[in-house]
Amino acid sequence: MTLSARLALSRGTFALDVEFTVPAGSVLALLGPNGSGKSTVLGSLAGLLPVHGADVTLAGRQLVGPGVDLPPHERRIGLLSQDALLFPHLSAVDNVAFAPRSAGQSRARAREAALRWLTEVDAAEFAKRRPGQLSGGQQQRVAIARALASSPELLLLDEPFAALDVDSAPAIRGLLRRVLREGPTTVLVTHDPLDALALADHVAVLAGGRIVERGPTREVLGAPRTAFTARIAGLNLVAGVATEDGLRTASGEVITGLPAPDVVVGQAAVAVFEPSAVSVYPHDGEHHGSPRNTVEVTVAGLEPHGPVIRLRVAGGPPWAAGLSADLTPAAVADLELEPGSPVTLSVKAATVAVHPAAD
Ligand SMILES: Nc1ncnc2c1ncn2[C@@H]1O[C@H](COP(=O)(O)OP(=O)(O)OP(=O)(O)O)[C@@H](O)[C@H]1O
Repeated sequence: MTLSARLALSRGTFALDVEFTVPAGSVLALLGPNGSGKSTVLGSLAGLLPVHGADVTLAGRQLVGPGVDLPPHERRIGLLSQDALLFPHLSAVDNVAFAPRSAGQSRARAREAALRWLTEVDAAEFAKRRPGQLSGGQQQRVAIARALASSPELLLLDEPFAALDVDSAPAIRGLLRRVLREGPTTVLVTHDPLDALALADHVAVLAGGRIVERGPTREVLGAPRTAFTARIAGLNLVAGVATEDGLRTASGEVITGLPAPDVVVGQAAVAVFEPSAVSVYPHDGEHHGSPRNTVEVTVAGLEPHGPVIRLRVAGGPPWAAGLSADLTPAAVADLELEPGSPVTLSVKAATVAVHPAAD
């Protein structure tokens, strides 16, 4: 079910011109600033926007090309947006059964398939409720089941967690991660680097209608090459293998943190923390108290970063390369920091989020 797309179109003064391939069964995250064209890409793939000079093939079928422009319902594409957009007058199970019914399945078989999908997304208990009787998170589960019940060859996810509260978003993210493992080829639009890290094999960063960075998710977000990616990724990220309470890096150091519920011990994981969560001490300084990760490094550089000074490190073990810490100008003065100063970095375990890395 490989997706191969070349899209060109204009919307007023905005021009989109992109080309990308999403290998069968994998997830591509589209990142980019507001107005960079992410939704336009999804709309073009779904057949909701006219495109010119475009060529889109999905699983070898031409969706758009010379003389071809399949209507949306013939593209075998599922779309999930930030709002669940369920039919308000239908129960959860009837919402999910709608797609198989439309595809010509009998009422009984469509209902059976719908119940299977509702079970898959842990929503079977809501089967008989209407959307108005469900929370936002529960509605989104039903919407995921509905999108998958249509057996799409391509799934388009448009900010699927944006409308959810902070309590339900991680559970839905975990759920999507699970269903996408065996799921269809997927294009995900998100503003959140954690979504990309948790779900996407590859990312493409859009700016002004063009792809400016692309590659495996961790490579792109771990080593940003544009200001946008550096800002959205504005995070320290250490890759390794999940342990009970954090992860172990390739060179054997242990990073202690707070594993997300879907982290599996022994599998690839990333520890993510803000530069502002990193405290800086002289080598012989005191840094006791709550559980912390500490590492001895050397100051590579100090540069203004908004109201704070961003310290970048050199030296230390391999995983510490490129870490950054934000300090107040007063702290930089008090510690007499300058390039070459030896320092100890300390990161409270409670500020380190450990997430599964994309498979
Ligand atoms: N109906 C329209 N007519 C003309 N221009 C449009 C229309 N819709 C969007 N645009 C323009 O197309 C460009 C890309 O918009 P798009 O919604 O794809 O960006 P986006 O990356 O999804 O942004 P956001 O993150 O804010 O959702 C923008 O410059 C926008 O102004």
